[in-house]
Amino acid sequence: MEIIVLASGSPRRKELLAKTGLKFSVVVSGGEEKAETSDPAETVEKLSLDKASEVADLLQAEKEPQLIIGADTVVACDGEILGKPSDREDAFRMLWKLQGQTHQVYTGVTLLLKKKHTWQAHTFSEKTDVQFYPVSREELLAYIETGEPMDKAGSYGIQGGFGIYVKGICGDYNNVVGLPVGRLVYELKKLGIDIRGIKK
Ligand SMILES: Cc1cn([C@H]2C[C@H](O)[C@@H](COP(=O)(O)OP(=O)(O)OP(=O)(O)O)O2)c(=O)[nH]c1=O
Repeated sequence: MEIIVLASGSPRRKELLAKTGLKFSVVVSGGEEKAETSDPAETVEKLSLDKASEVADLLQAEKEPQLIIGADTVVACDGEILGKPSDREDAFRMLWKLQGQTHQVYTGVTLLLKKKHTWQAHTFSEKTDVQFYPVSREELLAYIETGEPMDKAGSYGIQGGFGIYVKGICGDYNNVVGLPVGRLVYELKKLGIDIRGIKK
């Protein structure tokens, strides 16, 4: 067990956190994702806290870790919060809504820091605007056929096959892919943690 644990099964988050050069272990929280709010920022912040806290409970007997990182991503469009699709029809419904429009991607992050044997939570969220060109029914169906939408918020991967329909983006690209690493490093700095001091 490393002193840093990423509480996420997302391969994208693992890749993005690895860019910092930090060494970390991955422990996945298996719990149900539920947030009783219609505000996307509040939603992802709460879910990121739930994921990090669940992993803290799982690892309570371990001396390490000292820092647990949880994250959650949703898409917000016209007042609706879009998570992962339940099936292909749901994926089509989401993509049909998103094509030709601008929507927001929110990722919430919780840093759980161990201070004198108790966990202190530091939670924040980041928003990125994404605009898509109009996309036809046939193009959407062909994309859904690839299976790529099924494990992604809003049913698309900007880093994958749906990237060809992006007209513009305002904000952090990494935030759309699932982890705003720039903000994460900045927030750690604000907490007095310089990643250069803990890389090895
Ligand atoms: C919008 C968008 C989302 N996504 C992904 C990021 C997240 O992995 C996923 C949203 O689901 P999440 O529930 O945030 O995360 P997860 O289930 O993949 O992993 P875990 O709960 O274990 O942390 O959608 C992309 O990869 N590309 C995109 O363009």
